[in-house]
Amino acid sequence: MGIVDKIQEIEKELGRTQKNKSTEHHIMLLKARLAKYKNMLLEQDAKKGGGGTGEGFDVKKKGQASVALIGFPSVGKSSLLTKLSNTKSEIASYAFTTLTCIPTIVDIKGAKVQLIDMPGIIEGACHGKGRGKQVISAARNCDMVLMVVEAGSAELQIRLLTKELENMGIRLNTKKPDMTFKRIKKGGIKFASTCKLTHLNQDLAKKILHEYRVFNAEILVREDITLDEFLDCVIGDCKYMKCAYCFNKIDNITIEEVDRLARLHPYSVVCSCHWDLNLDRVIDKIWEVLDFIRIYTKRQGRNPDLQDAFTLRNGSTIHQLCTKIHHEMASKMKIATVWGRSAKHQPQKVGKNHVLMEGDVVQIIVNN
Ligand SMILES: Nc1nc2c(ncn2[C@@H]2O[C@H](COP(=O)(O)OP(=O)(O)OP(=O)(O)O)[C@@H](O)[C@H]2O)c(=O)[nH]1
Ligand SMILES: [K+]
Ligand SMILES: [Mg+2]
Repeated sequence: MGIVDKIQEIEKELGRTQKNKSTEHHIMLLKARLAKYKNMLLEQDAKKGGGGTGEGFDVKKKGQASVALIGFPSVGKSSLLTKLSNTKSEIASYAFTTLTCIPTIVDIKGAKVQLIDMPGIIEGACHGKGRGKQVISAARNCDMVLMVVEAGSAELQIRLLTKELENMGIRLNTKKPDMTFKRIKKGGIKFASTCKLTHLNQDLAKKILHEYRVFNAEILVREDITLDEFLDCVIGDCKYMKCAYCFNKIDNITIEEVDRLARLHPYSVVCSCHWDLNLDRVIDKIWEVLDFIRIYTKRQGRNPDLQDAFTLRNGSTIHQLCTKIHHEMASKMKIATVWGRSAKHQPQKVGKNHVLMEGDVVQIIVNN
């Protein structure tokens, strides 16, 4: 029996098994086994070269961030890219019009952001259907996903696509579970937690790890993680990505439905490429989800340079700004002066660990 068959069999059994107190343990072990086989499948493909990038999928990263447009065929990914940028990506009513990755650069609030149009993916993509695997691998290299779905069947499409991405180790809009997992040479499984755990205990952790043939490891869990999160850490190959949901073709649905979809998720945005409706909001949403801040710099005795901003992730420090300016700047810096929202008084003298905020102006003073 092949790995795919085994996966299907376990999935079937999971579907058959009723969830209750007495089957809880069994379900958890089945899930552990399932994750193991899925991981084996990915490794197998990676060896064959099927999991990596392929012809037309090697996109050179450009700009400060990259956004992967992911969706089923003919939902309007290429239409959207064409509307949002100067790049023309082929548009047609038949599925699989786009067969390679089409990158373009758009200017968002002064930052260069790379949008990548991708071929449509279909159910079973993660098992190698269509070019789904290559598409998802290419998406993994991006900074965020823009999931494009048809407004008429939004929830179903989101559910199916999320599952395809999950099967390829991509976790959307969730943060990395707070636990450490370290393999050691001997000593057995050492399990500790800093809080009350309601899904996991030492005994269960041991059993799961034995499934993976891990007999010696140190585990420290710092939050009440679920079994799935535990497995993600053990497999260790998950990518945690932000995702915005774009509901296209709202010209096909009622205004009540539009209103409902717009509120479905904090990262939702509704639009219509045909009616040119709300397209600027799609750009705003990408910016919001990327969570960037713009920082301006100033030379001594001069006005700040408000034309050219440095784009950094929210929460970045002076140190990170320095490395953006010049590779030696961080080591040369003596002190920095900050004007703006992050400064306690105007201006404030700060060190490298000072956390910046949107719109700050910074002057770096270097050692001579
Ligand atoms: N009604 C309506 N149709 C749209 C809208 N946007 C795109 N379409 C149509 O949907 C069809 C598919 O558009 P594409 O942009 O090729 O879709 P795609 O997602 O890139 O498709 P693939 O590359 O095949 O995966 C075309 O006939 C478009 O004209 C929209 O807002 N409303
Ligand atoms: K199409
Ligand atoms: Mg297309």
